[in-house]
Amino acid sequence: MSLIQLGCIADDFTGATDLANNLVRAGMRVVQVIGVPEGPLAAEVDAVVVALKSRTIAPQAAIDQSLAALRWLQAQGAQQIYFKYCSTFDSTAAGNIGPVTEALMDALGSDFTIATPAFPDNGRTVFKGYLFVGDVLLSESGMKDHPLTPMTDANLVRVMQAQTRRKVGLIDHRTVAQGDGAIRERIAALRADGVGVAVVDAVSNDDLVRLGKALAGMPLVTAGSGVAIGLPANFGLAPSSTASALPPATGWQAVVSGSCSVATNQQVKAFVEAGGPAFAVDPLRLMQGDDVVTQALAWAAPLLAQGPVLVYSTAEPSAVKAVQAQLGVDEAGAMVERALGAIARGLVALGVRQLVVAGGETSGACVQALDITQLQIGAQIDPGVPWCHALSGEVPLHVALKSGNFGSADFFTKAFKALA
Ligand SMILES: Nc1ncnc2c1ncn2[C@@H]1O[C@H](COP(=O)(O)OP(=O)(O)OP(=O)(O)O)[C@@H](O)[C@H]1O
Ligand SMILES: O=C(O)[C@@H](O)C(=O)CO
Repeated sequence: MSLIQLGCIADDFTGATDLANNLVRAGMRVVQVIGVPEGPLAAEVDAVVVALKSRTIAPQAAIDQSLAALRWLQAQGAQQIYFKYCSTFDSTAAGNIGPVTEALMDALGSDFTIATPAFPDNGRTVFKGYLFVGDVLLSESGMKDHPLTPMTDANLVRVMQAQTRRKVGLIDHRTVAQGDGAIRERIAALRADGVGVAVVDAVSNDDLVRLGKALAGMPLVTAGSGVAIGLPANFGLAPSSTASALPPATGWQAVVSGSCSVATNQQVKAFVEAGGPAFAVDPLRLMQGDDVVTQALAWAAPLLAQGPVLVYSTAEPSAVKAVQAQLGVDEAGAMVERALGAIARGLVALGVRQLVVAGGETSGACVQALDITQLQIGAQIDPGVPWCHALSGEVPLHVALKSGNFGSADFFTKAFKALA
């Protein structure tokens, strides 16, 4: 068994492929595993991303799963641990970013780590501790209406401080602009001041590369996927395209979308307006016990030979709120996820071999329903979204797990063109 350099724990499945994508592009050989594997890793790689579905579960469950992932990664020789959360810092009021960070620090015997969701390639920048999504503050972005993790405060020092007992500080843009030496000095000063977690400003990839250098040797890094662009160099690795080759794609094409984020709403709209065949899953019909899964599959079966089909529950915030008022937030989410997972499984049984899934929780449900345990990371379709190759049981499958707010408006057609 070869030893890995970087061991990563991602709190959702799309986030995991996003991170793996940035590591691959920066020169690391990466494998993404779904959940904590039972045995040692067979493949020879530089980094492993353990994909959990821990973003919105109870904090103690998220801690337990993350610690189990940590123990497994340590057993594979990981020299540095990377806790990946969302570039929009998605968390419930109770956590889980703070509690998991704290538990990982305790387990690693580490008294200091950083926190930054900055991902400039996707418009996520942190300035004076405030997170911007595109041109607006996080709290003014579509994230304020997220079905599970509405984000109403853009000040990450405040958000993080509310989730952890450790003192939270800031490494601001002036320090980051001065390079890794200045960042290290600031870290030393913050540590001396009793700060355990520092939010870090970053508004460009250059900032992230400077930050990456300063993080060499830090036992735990917590971040979105952006920081990953600067870490492989610390292990002597350089960007290469060879790490991303996948086997040729076969079979029919489909999209399953349970994301209600702004970008996904636009992508669904663009696909439908371009005449793409689309089936809407109505949560209220699911609640009434209608067999929507069978109906969706019966609808899709005769269409697959003609090109990609879309099955979606994606809806605007007002419609999502109306459903949640009737079902409760958790039950609405879980019920839709179960249905979309079963539809993904049914589509693969019908011969779909190229599957795009939109939404982190939705991807978790679909990947689990398809019994996928490991993903090989391929080329990027749009920033943060690569094609991946997996086995669903014995069936080889190309999957792209699209984070809710990632991808251009034509993503649902562009993705398949990229595989052709
Ligand atoms: N029409 C709907 N009404 C209520 N809830 C819905 C509806 N459609 C989907 N959901 C639920 O909303 C949640 C969407 O979360 P998901 O993580 O899949 O998407 P996202 O948040 O946009 O993606 P990401 O986490 O990658 O940013 C899921 O739990 C899903 O089941
Ligand atoms: O960081 C992001 O925005 C994504 O990888 C993600 O985690 C969405 O769920």
